[in-house]
Amino acid sequence: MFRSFLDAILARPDQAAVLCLGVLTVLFLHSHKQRTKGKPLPCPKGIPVLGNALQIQATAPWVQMAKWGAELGPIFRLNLGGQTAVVINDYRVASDLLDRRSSIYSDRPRMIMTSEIMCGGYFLPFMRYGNLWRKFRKAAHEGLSPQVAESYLQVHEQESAILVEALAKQPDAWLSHLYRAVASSTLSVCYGTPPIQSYDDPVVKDVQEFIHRLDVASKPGAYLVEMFPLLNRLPAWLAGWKRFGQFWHQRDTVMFTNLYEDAKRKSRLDKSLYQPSISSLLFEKQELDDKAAAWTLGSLFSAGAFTTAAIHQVFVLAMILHPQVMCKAQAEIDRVVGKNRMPNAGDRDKLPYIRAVMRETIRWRSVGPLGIPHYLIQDDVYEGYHIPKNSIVFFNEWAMNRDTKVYDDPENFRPERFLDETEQYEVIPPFTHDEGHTLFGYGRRRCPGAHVANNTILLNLATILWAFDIQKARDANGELVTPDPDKQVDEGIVVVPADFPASFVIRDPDGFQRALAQAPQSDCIHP
Ligand code: HEM
Repeated sequence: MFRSFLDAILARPDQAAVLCLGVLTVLFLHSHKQRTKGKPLPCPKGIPVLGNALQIQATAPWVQMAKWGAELGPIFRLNLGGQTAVVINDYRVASDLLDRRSSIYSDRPRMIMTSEIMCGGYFLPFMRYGNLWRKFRKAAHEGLSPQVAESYLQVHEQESAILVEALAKQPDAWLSHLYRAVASSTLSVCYGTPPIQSYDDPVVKDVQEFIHRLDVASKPGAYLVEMFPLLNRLPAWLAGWKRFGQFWHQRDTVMFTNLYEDAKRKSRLDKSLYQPSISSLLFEKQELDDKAAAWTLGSLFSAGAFTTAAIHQVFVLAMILHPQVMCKAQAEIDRVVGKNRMPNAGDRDKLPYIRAVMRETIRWRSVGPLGIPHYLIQDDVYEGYHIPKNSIVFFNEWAMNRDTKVYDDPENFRPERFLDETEQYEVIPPFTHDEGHTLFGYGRRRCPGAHVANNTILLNLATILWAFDIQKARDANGELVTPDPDKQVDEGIVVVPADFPASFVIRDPDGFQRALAQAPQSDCIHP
């Protein structure tokens, strides 16, 4: 029978082609129906046309999204004047969609002013999902993989030693010392540079201003062109905002190119200056042209330095407010490391309580409460709900970190929640990438710098606790100042605690001097 069917097809190929086309159309329509069937996600009641657009609070929208989630469920939608935004408040749902269905959830929403004009489409965190992103991402991954991250440990150890020395000399300037240390080690990882001397280093200032410009420009409503993309067709001479964006794109390209060329020149001139870094890998591989290489490194440095530093700031806040946790952490360090040397990378596995303090710091006050939004490129159905193509997808890290199904008493700072009863073994909630949080995001867009960030943070936290008691500082009247943990400054994607004073008191001056004498040396001069 099969034979006669085949003969019939061979005899009339035109009819066979029509038949195949028909079958394919039916299959396509069926799969499309499968993907689009399902009920709409729940949505808070809005107003006609604008939907929920005017209901989104300008400050801390993640808190309001958590409240909506409590009424509507772990995943719901918002109508932002016709644009669908999906909000996920639950680790499991986020992982189901953003990790497991990463092939369709890994785009970014279009950002005309920031991504396309100010960055010329070259800023990796805002890039659309496609070939250019794949090239940049590959380079980032090669320079930041868990194995390669181990080759930067010496840089982190050296920076931790410089940090505590600076804190001992100028404890009042603790915040700029923290930011200097993190900026410096991120610069070394990216460009192979020696430690920078102060947080006022011109390179750091330029990159900080670049990030600030992006933050301001990406605030909702900052540029009408985001709502009315047709405006992008205006010539630059008629659109001041376009000239502004193009001007900064050129300036920032020059800035990132100079950094890249400088690293290239130095490593060629003097091999003794060579340090493992992402730039050295890029020179070796030659897979990216100079502009792409310069922007890849610039993207990595700007995405990594300030986020990592923000976590250190939360840590200082947590230690001031929870001295009993600090004492317990110091007892572990004294047991494992002793008084006469500083902690080093080899101690990481022997410090379960310090690792729990780090996780709890990240969970307790999320520095990236809404992460960077993803964008769905295909209709999807999840647990009976239809999620339309072209939805912007937010994961609400702030809400997930406070989910009472996962964490009891979430407002409390309690590192023990990440340990078993012996306090030797880790207990990590499911769907959190073995981290106990999902601060580094999801799927194919997950932060490529997570391993480097974890190493930097763990070594700095352990070294600071080894060296100092962190305490409340006194104000001008001699009164102890208790910082408010709920006062925060929203800097766009990153949220940091509002400024507060802190006091760093050396625990053991003799041991400190002995350890400093053995620490990896640098000729860094402190501010
Ligand atoms: C504690 C510090 C850090 C935090 C909280 C953080 C957080 C994030 C988050 C939430 C994302 C978006 C993930 C997603 O869309 O699902 C991201 C992306 C990214 N991060 Fe990090 N990050 C940190 C450190 C670093 C470091 C040290 C580097 C590099 C040296 C880095 C480079 C990047 C880059 C290039 C992206 C864009 C990836 C892409 O869009 O494909 N980050 N990061």
